[in-house]
Amino acid sequence: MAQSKSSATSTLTGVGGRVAIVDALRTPFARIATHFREHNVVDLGAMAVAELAARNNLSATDIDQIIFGQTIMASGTQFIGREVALACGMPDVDAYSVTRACATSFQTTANATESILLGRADVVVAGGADSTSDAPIPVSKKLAAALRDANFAKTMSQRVKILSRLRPKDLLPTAPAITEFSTGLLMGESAEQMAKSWNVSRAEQDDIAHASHSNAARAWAEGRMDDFVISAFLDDGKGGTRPLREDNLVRGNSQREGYDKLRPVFDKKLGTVTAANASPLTDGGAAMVLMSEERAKALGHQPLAYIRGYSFAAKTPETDLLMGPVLATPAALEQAGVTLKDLDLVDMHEAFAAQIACNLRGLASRDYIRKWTGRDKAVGEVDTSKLNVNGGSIAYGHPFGATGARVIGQTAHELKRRGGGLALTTACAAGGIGAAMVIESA
Ligand SMILES: CC(=O)SCCNC(=O)CCNC(=O)[C@H](O)C(C)(C)COP(=O)(O)OP(=O)(O)OC[C@H]1O[C@@H](n2cnc3c(N)ncnc32)[C@H](O)[C@@H]1OP(=O)(O)O
Repeated sequence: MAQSKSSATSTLTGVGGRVAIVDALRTPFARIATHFREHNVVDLGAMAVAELAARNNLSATDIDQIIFGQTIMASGTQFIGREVALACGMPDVDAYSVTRACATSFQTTANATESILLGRADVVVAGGADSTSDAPIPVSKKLAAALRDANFAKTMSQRVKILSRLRPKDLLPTAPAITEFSTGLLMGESAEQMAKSWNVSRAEQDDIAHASHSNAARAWAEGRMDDFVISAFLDDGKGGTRPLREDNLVRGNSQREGYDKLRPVFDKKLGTVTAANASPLTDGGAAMVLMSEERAKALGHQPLAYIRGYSFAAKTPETDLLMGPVLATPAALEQAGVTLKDLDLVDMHEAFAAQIACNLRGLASRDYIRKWTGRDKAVGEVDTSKLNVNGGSIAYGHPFGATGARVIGQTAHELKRRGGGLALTTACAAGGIGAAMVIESA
């Protein structure tokens, strides 16, 4: 493959040159309550960061900062950036946490990029993790209020009086749900609304999901995940550990007929979103090490890719919640000085197959781009042979905080494997947010 088709060189340069993605990796991704059921989010992040440091001969003194994110705030692990640094034995490394829903590790990567461009850091670890298995199980509002009041009660009789007001039904836990706070809608309900508004059929969604699994299975079979997915070490129950090497959500034997049999989940009567064409609940972590071009050269690293432009954008969440990639992409392409035609790869986070179909329609729609970005030109029709070539979140899963680093890192490895090229990576997120980042091969 030829080098990046655009003749323009990156405008995204700072005091140390461009920003290099020197390495990227992730843990295997596991379905909720399976391999990582005993691990919390810090474990998952630390697995990725510790291996990243070891693989790149980075000691704590080499790393200026760790920027990490999570979206599920499990008890006691809210400060994941710092907790990961400590868990990796790097108490002297400055660290902080960022959250931006499903675009969280797009943001940690952007923050790392900005620190490097400004010359405030030369080596930054960015990434994210989430454990859906360790999500807090909410209790009823009545139980929460009673426990709070009982905790602050002065006497035992006051405590007993408060707790005696509870009824058996108040004691039942509430199932955790992925709900948009401002609208009260489940993400899957928003995907249903989008499928209906943009006329996305069930068959189109199932084709996208089947392609995701087929591409992911092929990527694994061809060794394309070998440098990206690390082994995780799990308790073997005998006082030792056993290695976990592979994801457990990718369906190597994905059969298109199998998709037709599933019933819709979020609109049981008229819906089209099923367990097969939605991203599943997942545990995992991902991390990248970014360096200034000068520092990467000085340390003798051959980067995977360079960051060429990025953007974040937002829209009202009431309808079309997951259209963020359409809003963020134009500015990212502009900053990178390229157009859709220049791209060799497009990697778009698959929250739902319906969202992918709607995002592709939006990118091709001049009216939609004009309405939401004020620009007068559509981004264009994405060539689907360049889209998610190694599979996406429907197949791999979607540990929310890790997904951005998974998408960017997977694409950076693919550019390196191809020996050249230019790629758009993008994700939708809760709140009507979108992230887009253009990377070029090193
Ligand atoms: C910005 C954003 O990213 S927003 C997105 C945020 N994420 C979400 O909202 C998560 C959405 N996903 C979910 O909530 C869950 O995955 C659900 C509710 C859709 C499905 O959950 P579950 O019912 O637990 O899924 P599960 O994996 O058990 O699959 C259900 C069935 O479908 C089958 N199935 C799943 N995928 C496939 C497939 N590709 N082909 C054939 N069958 C399949 C399973 O085998 C299972 O069959 P069984 O009941 O006979 O065992």
